Amino acid sequence: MARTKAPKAPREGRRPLIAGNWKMHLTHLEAIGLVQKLAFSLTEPQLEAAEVVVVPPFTALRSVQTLVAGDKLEIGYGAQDLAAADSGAYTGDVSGAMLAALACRYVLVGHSERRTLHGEDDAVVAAKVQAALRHGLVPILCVGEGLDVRRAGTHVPHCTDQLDLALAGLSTEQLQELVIAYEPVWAIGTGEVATPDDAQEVCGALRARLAERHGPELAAGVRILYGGSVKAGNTAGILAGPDVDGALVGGASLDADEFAQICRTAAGGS
Ligand SMILES: O=C[C@H](O)COP(=O)(O)O
Repeated sequence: MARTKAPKAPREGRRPLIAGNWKMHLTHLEAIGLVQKLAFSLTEPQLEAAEVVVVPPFTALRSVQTLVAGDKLEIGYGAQDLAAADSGAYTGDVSGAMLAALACRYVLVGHSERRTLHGEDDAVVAAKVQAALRHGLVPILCVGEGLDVRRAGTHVPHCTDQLDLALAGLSTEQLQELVIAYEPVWAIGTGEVATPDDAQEVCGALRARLAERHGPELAAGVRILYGGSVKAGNTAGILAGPDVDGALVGGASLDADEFAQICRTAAGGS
């Protein structure tokens, strides 16, 4: 792919989205510091051009909410997971209603670390997508292949199958705000980033599948992110793909300067 600069204008009206998944890092106090630094580093036009979202651990959500609301920050936030059930005897789980009460807009669903470390299969992921929608949360649905699947060359059907299974039974109406994250598992936390062509290949296939199932209008509006070792230095190349609308950033989102640079690049600056 020859283009290396991210486009200045959002493609087909899709505003780029950069989401920082902090995973199991940072106390609520450290979270406040990071969000403050981030807000200080980004200008208003940048925050308008690209949507910036942080995804802290549950324990920091209330602090982030208070800071964002109190200082009227143009930074969004979401949770890393939610329960499929709405309430009940589910020790350790957090419901969609609880996240909605914290004014979370987004929730990650089906992250590969949930799928592998917590045994979440496609049925659980589908139930969680439905739970998110029931509570007015926007699911960031994660799909992606492991190294074995990539080596076998079946990564595209693998990801489109994950998409189909996660969205089974949902109407086009329910999917208006859906966000998808393509995260090749072999690129997560490894420093091994997919090439821009790799990212575009799968993101394009996911959009084509959405168009097949839910029509071109819905497909054209859904934002599809790439995740896996995204850093300031590789963001422009990754975002050059016409179907790559942003990034789900893990490790690099813990460093305010690095994450701010990723956001600036997505906003079309340098
Ligand atoms: O949710 C984020 C992804 O798992 C990517 O993580 P990473 O940027 O540390 O590779």
